[in-house]
Amino acid sequence: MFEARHTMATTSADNGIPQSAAGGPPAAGRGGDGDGGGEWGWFAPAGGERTAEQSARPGPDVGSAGSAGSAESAESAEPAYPANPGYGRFEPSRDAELIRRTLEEIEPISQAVTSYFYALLFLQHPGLRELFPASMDSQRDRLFKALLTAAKLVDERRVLVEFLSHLGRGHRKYGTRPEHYPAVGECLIAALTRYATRTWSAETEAAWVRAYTAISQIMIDAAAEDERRAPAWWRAEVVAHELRTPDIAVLTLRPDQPYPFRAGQYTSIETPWWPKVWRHYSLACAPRPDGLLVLHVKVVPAGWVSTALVHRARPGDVLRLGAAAGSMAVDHSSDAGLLCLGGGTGIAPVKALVEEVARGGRARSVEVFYGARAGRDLYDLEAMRELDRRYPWLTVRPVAAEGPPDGGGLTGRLPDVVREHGPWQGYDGYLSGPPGMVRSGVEALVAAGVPAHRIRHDSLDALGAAGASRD
Ligand SMILES: NC(=O)C1=CN([C@@H]2O[C@H](COP(=O)(O)OP(=O)(O)OC[C@H]3O[C@@H](n4cnc5c(N)ncnc54)[C@H](O)[C@@H]3O)[C@@H](O)[C@H]2O)C=CC1
Repeated sequence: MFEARHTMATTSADNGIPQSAAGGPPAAGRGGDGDGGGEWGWFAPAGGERTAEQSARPGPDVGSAGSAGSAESAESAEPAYPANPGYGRFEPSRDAELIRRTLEEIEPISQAVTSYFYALLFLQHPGLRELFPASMDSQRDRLFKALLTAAKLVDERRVLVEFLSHLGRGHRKYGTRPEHYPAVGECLIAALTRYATRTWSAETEAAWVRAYTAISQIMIDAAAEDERRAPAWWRAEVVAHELRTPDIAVLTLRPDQPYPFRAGQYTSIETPWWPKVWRHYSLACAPRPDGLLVLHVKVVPAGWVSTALVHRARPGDVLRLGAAAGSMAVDHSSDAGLLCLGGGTGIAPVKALVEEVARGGRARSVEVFYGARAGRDLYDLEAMRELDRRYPWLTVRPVAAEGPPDGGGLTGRLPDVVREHGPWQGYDGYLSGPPGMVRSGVEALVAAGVPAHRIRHDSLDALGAAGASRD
């Protein structure tokens, strides 16, 4: 039914998924380590967003970093869907309608559909099981989310291609090969045939086959193109590990080969203790001459990877890194000041942005609001204050919800405090932190005069829907 081709397609140069700063669909930026927001794999073994339900029960934590789509996505040409000789060209509007009907029908029974899909996949293709982590807990729901996302986007070619290209590149670290896609497609169709009995028809099946063929081809092409210029993963040795609070550690890593990224992006990490379980973490530094990388990791309750990184990892341990992603990067085409909100460990990518501006040599005003619940939770405040003293263009304001931090600062919730210090016309907004903070922070910035299209953050979709935690 499905064939895997190896062709090159036009792909975006951006690693992130475009998603609007105002929280729209991946049309303007996404965030979410989420490995995704992170990554919403069709059959991605790990990483990716975690549902609220998953967050509430013991299981792997999910990094949140989806990179938010910024308005900076650099795609110029409209990529075309690949033609499929067997089923004709994908017909977005009609096919989208049929696909949406199927999705509506299976939404209430998505758990059953997902379970059936995986049972069939591993029964018919046992060799694929080894691509997945031992526990499939974190995998549940992710397929359905990916389906929903792709289905919602079938009429938006540019966004869909960008989303899927990112997904295809991200799947390289899982060991996904082109020949795996037809197996997944066949089991997907089999699961839909079984459960979407009310809406299923020959026409609907043909629409799904066309859609899946197009989707998988875009992912395969993006992976093939990426393979020519980057490894599927990097090994990185922990060279320093500093416990800053009982549940937050700062790790310094040395990759085994140059690791390309931009300040504000995130990486995905697999530890030796939880094979095939990948989580997203924002990088807390700009690219450095010595090639070292810095991460800030906070333990997520019952989070496997975050607990291992904070309480188990030691210098000498070797982690695996996926490619950097995310588009919460400094917009160098703008002369505007940077207004940065970093909540909790969300200060990590903000610090990276400050370092990049410092190295850029072009003085731009940078205003950082660094928030936490209590002053003692501002684990990186001394370092941020040191940057404030060094750079005249930088102002760092510590903010604690429960009372002013030691050494001076502001009291309140981060978005409220920032709004009170406005107006902020003439600034670009950069936000990083818990989904609720990002959401109300965007509202506060817009109310304080920052145009919505000048605001960047990781995907609200991913951060919110997934209850994502980057840590
Ligand atoms: N790129 C990104 O967006 C990144 C996001 N994160 C996320 O940041 C979070 C950090 O967690 P913690 O350190 O425990 O932060 P936290 O829960 O201590 O909150 C940090 C700040 O956000 C504010 N805040 C929290 N919830 C809010 C809400 N609903 N509305 C308005 N303000 C709110 C708090 O007042 C505080 O100032 C994690 O969820 C992590 O996944 C971490 C790194 C990067």
